[in-house]
Amino acid sequence: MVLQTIFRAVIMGPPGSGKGTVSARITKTFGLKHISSGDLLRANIKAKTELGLLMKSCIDQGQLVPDDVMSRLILSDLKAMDQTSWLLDGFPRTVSQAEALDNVYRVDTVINLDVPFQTIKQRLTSRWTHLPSGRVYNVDFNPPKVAGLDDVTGEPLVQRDDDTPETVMRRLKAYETQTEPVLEYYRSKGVLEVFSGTETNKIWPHVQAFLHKKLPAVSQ
Ligand SMILES: Nc1nc2c(ncn2[C@@H]2O[C@H](COP(=O)(O)OP(=O)(O)O)[C@@H](O)[C@H]2O)c(=O)[nH]1
Ligand SMILES: Nc1ncnc2c1ncn2[C@@H]1O[C@H](COP(=O)(O)OP(=O)(O)O)[C@@H](O)[C@H]1O
Repeated sequence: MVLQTIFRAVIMGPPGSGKGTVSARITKTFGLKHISSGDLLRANIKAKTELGLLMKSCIDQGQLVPDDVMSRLILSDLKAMDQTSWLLDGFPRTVSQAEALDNVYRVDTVINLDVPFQTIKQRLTSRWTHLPSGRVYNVDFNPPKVAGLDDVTGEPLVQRDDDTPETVMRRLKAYETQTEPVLEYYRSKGVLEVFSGTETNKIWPHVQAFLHKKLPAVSQ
């Protein structure tokens, strides 16, 4: 698979809308590099970096980490990928972050997964995550081959500290007040593409067809 032009995309949607799940499919099908802000933060927490330790309480309380911290973290990662096509997942989450990104890169397309909150609440409390890779499973939707273990590495899966019902509610609130305005920001720039539904397997074919049109240079 060869990407002939640099393509820069963002995937948005409320917590639990399937961004990680759809990103894995996009990465596999289109070869974009997946950069997840949540995975980056959790890697910092696991490695007990100064930043990770400072941010953990914010994340566990379902609040967004400060814009300057987040923008610096992501933009420094992107710097090393100047000639790489990427898919940003979880960033930007505020208008200020979107502006910081805009100052450095032109975003070609923004995929928004529009999934109702009611659907999401059930999903997150039954999400199991392989922290080192960010792979996600779900008791009902995509259970691991062996209960409690990652399919690829056989390492243990965990439930995220912020996937408790109370914290999920706080994250949804933060999404409504801080992240929804980012959709308007991208809509006004003409790059927003909305995919509505309640099941990833029904949304995915539409995302795939859309990206096939957007990425004519991809040969498979
Ligand atoms: N029941 C159900 N669960 C899903 C579906 N799509 C994703 N999930 C699960 O829902 C949870 C949240 O998905 P994830 O991709 O992590 O969402 P993100 O928070 O937006 O990155 C995970 O446990 C997924 O395995 C779906 O269509 N149905
Ligand atoms: N761009 C961001 N800005 C601020 N905080 C962020 C950002 N990305 C991730 N976080 C923090 O990490 C947490 C987990 O993010 P993420 O893994 O993307 O979860 P989900 O998609 O399930 O909401 C967020 O609730 C927030 O505290």
